[in-house]
Amino acid sequence: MRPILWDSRGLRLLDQRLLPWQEKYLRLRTPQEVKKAIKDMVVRGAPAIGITGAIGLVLGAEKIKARSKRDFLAKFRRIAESLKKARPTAVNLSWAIDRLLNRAEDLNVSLEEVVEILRAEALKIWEEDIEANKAMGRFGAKLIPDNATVLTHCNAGALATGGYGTAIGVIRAAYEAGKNIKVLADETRPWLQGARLTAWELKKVGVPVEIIPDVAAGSLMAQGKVQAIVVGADRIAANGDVANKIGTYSLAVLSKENKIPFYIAAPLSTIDMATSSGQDIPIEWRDPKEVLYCAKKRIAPKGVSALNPAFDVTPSHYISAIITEKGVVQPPYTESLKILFGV
Ligand SMILES: CSC[C@H]1O[C@H](OP(=O)(O)O)[C@H](O)[C@@H]1O
Repeated sequence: MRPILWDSRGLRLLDQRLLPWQEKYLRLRTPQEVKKAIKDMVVRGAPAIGITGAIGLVLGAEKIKARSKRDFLAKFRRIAESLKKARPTAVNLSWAIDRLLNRAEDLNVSLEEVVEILRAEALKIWEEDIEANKAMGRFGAKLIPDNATVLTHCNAGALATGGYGTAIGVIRAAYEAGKNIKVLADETRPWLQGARLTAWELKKVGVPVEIIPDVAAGSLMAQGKVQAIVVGADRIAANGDVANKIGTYSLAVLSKENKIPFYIAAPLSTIDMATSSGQDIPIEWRDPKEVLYCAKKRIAPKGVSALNPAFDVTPSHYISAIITEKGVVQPPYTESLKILFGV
């Protein structure tokens, strides 16, 4: 399951809007096409859009005609700032783009060399993400009890990352370690990442999975049918508050009520120490049509609109632990994240 392909044939993205019905790759040639693909959720998931944004920036750098390094950097920065605007909540997009911006600015090399170095940096971001996913899997799998039913929300799998998964990476690692687990996947209205993407991924790797309506999660927890919850993240603030797919906050409150451990799995590239708390995380509001239509059919009466916040914020006191590639981070998060980042 590779959401992103980048080779001599250029950049191709698995069009996640068509899954599970059709596996089709779209070819993209310019940063403008990449920005639109991220905004339209051809590719989605915090690390995956960070990696794709970085590649889009390299595609732009390859086409810059510059009279000098200064001229190159001015044009490069404009492309970078435009790409950052594709989607506001996942910090990985700006993190990856800033990493290439910083790399370009600290280089005293020829223009030909700088593009090659940026290409290598984008690949490094991608490779690091896959390694981080697998490390998170190793650490997180230890938290999943044998014979557990694990609930997850949205899709934080190979399709949302460099190619293995954060929350789904923990689930895969627990399964591959021989634990007899099964998964309940929230369908995750309105975009249905759980029903369409998580179920598709877990079926492919053989992990037993059942889809549930988002609204069924609470009563299943109350009936003792869930032993752990693991979800991804789009941005983690310095105090441990977490922005993730809409519906995560409700799950977190219900997990506390039912005394079920609630884990976040996310790489360090999703932790934003410059954002002090969840109230400062920008939340993306998407087109109400995503709520009003399902499978291209209008499900609501004409003249009735909808609200479509794509993310919500879970306060850190609902979070049992944050699983990262450097280990499992325990509360109090303000202190433990400072230690993790050495600040
Ligand atoms: C591993 S990050 C996955 C994260 O991104 C998803 O949002 P979207 O599908 O809108 O990009 C969701 O919040 C997942 O937890």
